[in-house]
Amino acid sequence: MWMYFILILLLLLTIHFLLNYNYRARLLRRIPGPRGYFIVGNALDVILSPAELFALTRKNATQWPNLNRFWSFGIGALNIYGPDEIEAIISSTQHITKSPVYNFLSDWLRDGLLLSTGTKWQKRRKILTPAFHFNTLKQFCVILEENSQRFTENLKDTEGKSINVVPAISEYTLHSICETAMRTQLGSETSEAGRSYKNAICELGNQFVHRLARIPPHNNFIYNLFTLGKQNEHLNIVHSFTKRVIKDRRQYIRRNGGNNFDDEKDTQADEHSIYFNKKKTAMLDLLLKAERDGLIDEIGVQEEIDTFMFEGHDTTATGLTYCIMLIANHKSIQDKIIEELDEIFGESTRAADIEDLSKMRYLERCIKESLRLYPPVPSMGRILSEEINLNGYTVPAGTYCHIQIFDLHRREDLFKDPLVFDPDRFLPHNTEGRHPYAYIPFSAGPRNCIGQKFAILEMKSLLSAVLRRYNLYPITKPEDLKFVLDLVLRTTEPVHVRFVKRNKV
Ligand code: HEM
Repeated sequence: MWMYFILILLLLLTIHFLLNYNYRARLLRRIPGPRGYFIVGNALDVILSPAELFALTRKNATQWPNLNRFWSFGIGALNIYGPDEIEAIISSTQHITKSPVYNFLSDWLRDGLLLSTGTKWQKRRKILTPAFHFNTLKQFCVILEENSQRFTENLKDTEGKSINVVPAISEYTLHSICETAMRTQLGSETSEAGRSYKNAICELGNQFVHRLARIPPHNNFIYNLFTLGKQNEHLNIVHSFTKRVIKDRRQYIRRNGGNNFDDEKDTQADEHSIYFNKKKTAMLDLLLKAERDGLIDEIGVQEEIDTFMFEGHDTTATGLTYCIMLIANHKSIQDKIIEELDEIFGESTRAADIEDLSKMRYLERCIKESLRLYPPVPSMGRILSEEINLNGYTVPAGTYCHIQIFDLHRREDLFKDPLVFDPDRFLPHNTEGRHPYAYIPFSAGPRNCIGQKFAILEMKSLLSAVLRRYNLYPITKPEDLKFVLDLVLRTTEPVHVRFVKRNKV
């Protein structure tokens, strides 16, 4: 009996020693962080609800300066919120591989721009960069304005009442990215496929959140068993839709002589096709041209369209939600935005064009300040490809580095009175001397957000369309918000605002 006990004890001690005293573990344990336990290290610390996990990450960021460490079963992870430490990682072309947290998305987005790495990522980035050049954005602006006008039309039905802005805004951004990336209208009377696609995207998003917060369904195979293949069902809908859109477009180009990527004759496209073109399509055509030139294959085209549909809608919807909530809660700031809009448009009700949007300097500062306080992507992850030195500590290769944008943006030493919503922080003279990595809502360095100009344009388009017609009144207050751990910054409760028609319109 005693013999067994001693043997088991020896076995446990050996496991503990092997897991927690190897070269990597010794290096990582020098970095400050929560105390680890016998064998399991910090594993028990994270068995929490998504809201508790979010709160714990914030608490740890106030306890240890610049970075803290998590260690468990051979996995080393750092939470990093010091601007120098962040710069060392994201400005480098070495550490461009994403952390394994992103693997939940791999069945859907595969090797699209967000998840790919190495030369594949470099090639794709080169192909897609022109999709966000000024002339392309100018075309997108027309589509965004049409959608923004539709959004304000729909507000009529709920005028004066408290509404949860999250679903309405998500619908707006999903339609906008779909119409700009694929020139495909979702949910129109003729497009049953479009409606199913939209629902499947929402379901995949929900499932992602579900998996992120729970340990057992992390493995794709096990998760599918648990959910009786529900995820695969949604993936099939999404992939068949994007496949069909691409096929239709390819056929259209072939019918028109094989070289009509940017041809304005698109107006004659078959209206019964799910690829319903009125104007040229920059992003998809760009990819098909690259395919013709042998730079990307058929699967690659689809991976990118799937990636842009995902990255391009939830992020901007989140940014818009908090910005609307903040503007509703700050009457004097709202009045200043309206003054700027009145100066640009006077009594006119015409749609804004790209020049109008570029004149909205104060609105842009409000958006930037809102993205500081509520960064839609609150954290992002890399895996170190080689050993580096951070804050005087040697960090071994293979460590997951989670850049905590949320904590960085709320550092008192970088932003005085960090919880105050003050758009003037972004006046040129107030940004002088600020650390270049103090403000990174769109990340920075080689893997920064490719869609950031599009995002700002979209946010300006919707906010200006709304504020030209409505005054916003607060229901949800900043202090009511309780966040959860997720890919984008979500709250436990809906975000409510009241829209009341302005007298002049
Ligand atoms: C307010 C809105 C947005 C915010 C805050 C945002 C933020 C970010 C951040 C922080 C990253 C880096 C992620 C990481 O390294 O893991 C990123 C990457 C990316 N974003 Fe955005 N994004 C926004 C809108 C958009 C839009 C509208 C698009 C597409 C039209 C887009 C497409 C992408 C893509 C494809 C990447 C991956 C880039 C690469 O790795 O080369 N994003 N975004």
